[in-house]
Amino acid sequence: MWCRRLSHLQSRLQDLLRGRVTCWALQQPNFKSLFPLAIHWHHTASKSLNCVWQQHEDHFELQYANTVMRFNYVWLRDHCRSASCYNSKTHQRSLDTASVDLCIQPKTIRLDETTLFFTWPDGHVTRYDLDWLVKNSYEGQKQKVIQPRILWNAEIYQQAQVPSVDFQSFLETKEGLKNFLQNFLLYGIAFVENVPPTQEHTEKLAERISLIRETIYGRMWYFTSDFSRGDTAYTKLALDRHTDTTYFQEPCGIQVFHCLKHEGTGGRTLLVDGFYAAEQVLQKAPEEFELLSNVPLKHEYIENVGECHNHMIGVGPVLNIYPWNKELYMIRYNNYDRAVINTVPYDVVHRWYTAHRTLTIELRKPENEFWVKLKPGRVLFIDNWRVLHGRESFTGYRQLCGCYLTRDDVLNTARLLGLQA
Ligand SMILES: C[N+](C)(C)CCCC[C@H](N)C(=O)O
Ligand SMILES: O=C(O)CCC(=O)C(=O)O
Ligand SMILES: [Fe+2]
Repeated sequence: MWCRRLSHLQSRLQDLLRGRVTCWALQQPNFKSLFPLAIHWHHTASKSLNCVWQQHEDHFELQYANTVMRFNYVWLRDHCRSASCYNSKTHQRSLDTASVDLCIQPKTIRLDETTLFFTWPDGHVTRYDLDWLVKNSYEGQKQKVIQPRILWNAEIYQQAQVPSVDFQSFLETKEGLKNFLQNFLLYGIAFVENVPPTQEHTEKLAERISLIRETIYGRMWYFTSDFSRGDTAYTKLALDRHTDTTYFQEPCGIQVFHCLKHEGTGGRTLLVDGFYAAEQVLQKAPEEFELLSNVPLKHEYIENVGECHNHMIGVGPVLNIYPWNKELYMIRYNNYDRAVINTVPYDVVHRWYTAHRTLTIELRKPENEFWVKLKPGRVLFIDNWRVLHGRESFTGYRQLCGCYLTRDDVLNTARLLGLQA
């Protein structure tokens, strides 16, 4: 049955049902189709509230705040926020979802002001505020992004004149930290200036926003071109753009770089916004974007140097998107560490290489490259799920220190400062 809340019309309900009254609602084009014969009307005090709902056999349909929403009844029972179903102190569900009849239907549905009341067959009452439902519905989420971002090429980034944050203000003020994180979330890179060029101070910075993610490279790492590890990073060679630790099931979320010393030439750092490049692929060849986001691949790290013995394998597509809103959240791109492709059927392999080429062409466009020379005192944070890094070959002695951060903890800090993350 359809129910419509029109406060000033309730007294004329009978007339209305007999078709004798015209009112503003009837002038709306689809109004008539909303009226099967058996109708339940409910009073509302608010005239401005424009809410229509219908109780279907297997779901509840709600139109409110310009959104058409459909709710499953098990879902509506499961998300009950009553004291016996949900602990509002711990924000945890107490209800045992497995005890809910999968064919449950409400006995009655009633709207009072802005609250919907569902009475279930056992008499239990669940209440939902209309705004809560809009905010938490699939249809509401679908229109939103989880993480607002500004995609960039070199020109966009340079024109934005994103300010760096000073070491002192980063460590000691909430504003400094918040500005830094806001820029980091928007652009996927951010700098802190005037940092004493030591590993200890770099560690302090990292700890201000996150837990440090310890990996096979250690907690804080410190590296030169001594080939102490079985990886090209530990040489003087150029490194093409890539994301790190693609061979982890969960690649490291953030990378921190601090160049402590360089006596020589070259060694500039290359940064490329992987999401900007992926967006170009989506515009130019959506089917290739889709392939890159659907085809899972392995990346692999095999090391047998000195005491270091490691074999890591990570599986996942190059582009990772949220299925409900198609938002990109992670790019895994490392041509050095990509393993043998044996997870892709013969007839898809060639199309995958074509799509990978399209993405690579975008990633390699000079206008998408942002080059920067890291210097002692200037610490760079990179979103390793979004921005690719690389480096120019170099001569001389070069010392880099840094660490990886756990993504969850960086986002946690950002949310606690009121940022959307
Ligand atoms: C940063 N640090 C020198 C510790 C690690 C280098 C890891 C390099 C690896 N090929 C990758 O891309 O994951
Ligand atoms: O040496 C550099 O600038 C970066 C090397 C690199 O890609 C890494 O350590 O992850
Ligand atoms: Fe790297």
